[in-house]
Amino acid sequence: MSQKKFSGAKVALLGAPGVGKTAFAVRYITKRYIGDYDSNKEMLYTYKPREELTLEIMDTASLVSSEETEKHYRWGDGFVLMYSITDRQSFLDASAMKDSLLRVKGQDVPIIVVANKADLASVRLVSEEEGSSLAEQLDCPKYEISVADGYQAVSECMQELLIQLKKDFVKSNTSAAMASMDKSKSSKLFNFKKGFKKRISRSHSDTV
Ligand SMILES: Nc1nc2c(ncn2[C@@H]2O[C@H](COP(=O)(O)OP(=O)(O)OP(=O)(O)O)[C@@H](O)[C@H]2O)c(=O)[nH]1
Repeated sequence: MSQKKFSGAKVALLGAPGVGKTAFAVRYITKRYIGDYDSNKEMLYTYKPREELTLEIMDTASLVSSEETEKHYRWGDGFVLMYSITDRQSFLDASAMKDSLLRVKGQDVPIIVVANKADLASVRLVSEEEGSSLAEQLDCPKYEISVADGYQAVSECMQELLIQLKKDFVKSNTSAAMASMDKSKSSKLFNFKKGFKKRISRSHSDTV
């Protein structure tokens, strides 16, 4: 059975306004941190972390209808669910998104939870435990990071998501290949049975 290669995926960054989605995307792609961006604009980036892999990364606009949010869920293969540790509402929004995302994509969706702005821990409004409990409900890893502080943590988050995306790709590819093998086996069996029946009826008519 020949396996297709994992060569690309669509990643959507989800979260309330101001949690750092744009900063995260720009940090990952350029390694740089730029403090201020046009807020609440949807942006689609294409990025090749290595030669044979192309990622489409959607920095979703935060203030959109639930239909629009569902479109992002359907579009994405994998997700970064972000909140800011200094913004309680952003954590509540992430928890609500978790529920609707699971409804649309199912429990096995490739996802990581990212608690951003760890450099502002002195004004923290969301505890580490609350973040871990959200990740447990999604059965996924949680990272508490500061996009402002450096590239390394952002890169580790994305590496973990890529591992999940690859596993998911291999799993769905394998089941598709198995299904087509089953189909071809059963059609061969069907043809064999048909041929067999013909031969029997021919030899039967030869004897009468
Ligand atoms: N202190 C601190 N500020 C951050 C960090 N990450 C992002 N910010 C700041 O938070 C603000 C919002 O960041 P954005 O990246 O625009 O957030 P967003 O989620 O894209 O927001 P919307 O576009 O409104 O959806 C900006 O002023 C960033 O500079 C961080 O790790 N620490």
